[in-house]
Amino acid sequence: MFSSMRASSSAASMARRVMVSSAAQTQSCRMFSASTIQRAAASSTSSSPSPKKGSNWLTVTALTALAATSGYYLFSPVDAKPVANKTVAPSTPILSPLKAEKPSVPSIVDADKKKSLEKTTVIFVLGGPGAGKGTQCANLVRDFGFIHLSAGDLLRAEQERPGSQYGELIKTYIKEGKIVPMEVTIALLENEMLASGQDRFLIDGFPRKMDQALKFEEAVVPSKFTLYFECPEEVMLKRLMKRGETSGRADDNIESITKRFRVFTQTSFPVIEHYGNLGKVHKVSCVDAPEVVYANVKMIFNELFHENK
Ligand SMILES: Nc1ncnc2c1ncn2[C@@H]1O[C@H](COP(=O)(O)OP(=O)(O)OP(=O)(O)O)[C@@H](O)[C@H]1O
Ligand SMILES: O=c1ccn([C@@H]2O[C@H](COP(=O)(O)O)[C@@H](O)[C@H]2O)c(=O)[nH]1
Repeated sequence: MFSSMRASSSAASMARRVMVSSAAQTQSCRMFSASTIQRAAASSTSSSPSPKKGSNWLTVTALTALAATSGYYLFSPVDAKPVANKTVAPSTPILSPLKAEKPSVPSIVDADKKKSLEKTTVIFVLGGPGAGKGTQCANLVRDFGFIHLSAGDLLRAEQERPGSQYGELIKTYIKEGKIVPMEVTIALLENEMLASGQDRFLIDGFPRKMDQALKFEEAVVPSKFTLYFECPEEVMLKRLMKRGETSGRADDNIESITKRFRVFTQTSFPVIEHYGNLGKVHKVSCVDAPEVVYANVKMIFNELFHENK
């Protein structure tokens, strides 16, 4: 059960300042071995009930088998099409098989990717389900020119993309409130970042797990800071149930919400604590009306980016 007391007390100890990361971008070869994908699939399912032998499990198995036979994968930015500040699913498979002779030798594509993401600013926007992350991101897009990438939206779009080999897997994970294997999510995010040609991103609802945070920062780009929207569970529950009346989301119902709260407390909140310990978290209470919340968010961004369009 999500403990807002735990969230509050831990978060209270988080430093409120931002450390602008001067760490060199340690882009490494972006190829994932069969064992990496296998481990990811295993760890993603290990904290949850074993997947039933159905399309979900078959898809994980297929992904693993494909990795085993072709050796490595390179995340491909092909055909991802950003439309204004919205994201749409790439129209080609997100994991392209690549015959790599030696995984330790970065490809030309890796070098190009590294260069194009060199000056990129990434802000992780985290908080419990229904805290209001998407609502506040829309304000920041309008006022500060960020590109908003919601990991959940990208996964839902990929789920709907005709011919997606991950559609069924994503569907099951979302309904169960479980965390989709990070290879899929990171590929979707990276594709969108590269295809946008922009350099300022709000990454909403990701990373949801420590290994995702570490892998993204190593393979894509380090985050500048995390914007954490703190909200008590009962407030989030009310908002999600209300949203569920019209959202059409398969996880805006009491069963899925309960599971999502549990995953947030047990698995995702430690990511916020991790960045808090590094002094890289800005916490904003999300309890008040949206405009009041945004006034606080805006103050932070005005200070950090010295601009107010
Ligand atoms: N400060 C607020 N006060 C009241 N309602 C809000 C507030 N912020 C957002 N909402 C409403 O609560 C619901 C959830 O907001 P939103 O979709 O922005 O949350 P989220 O954190 O992005 O959710 P999720 O994690 O499920 O994607 C929406 O219906 C939104 O209109
Ligand atoms: O990085 C991510 C983001 C999301 N998911 C899955 O999607 C749902 C919905 O996410 P929202 O942020 O609420 O839109 C989430 O419960 C996960 O099942 C994910 O796996 N990884």
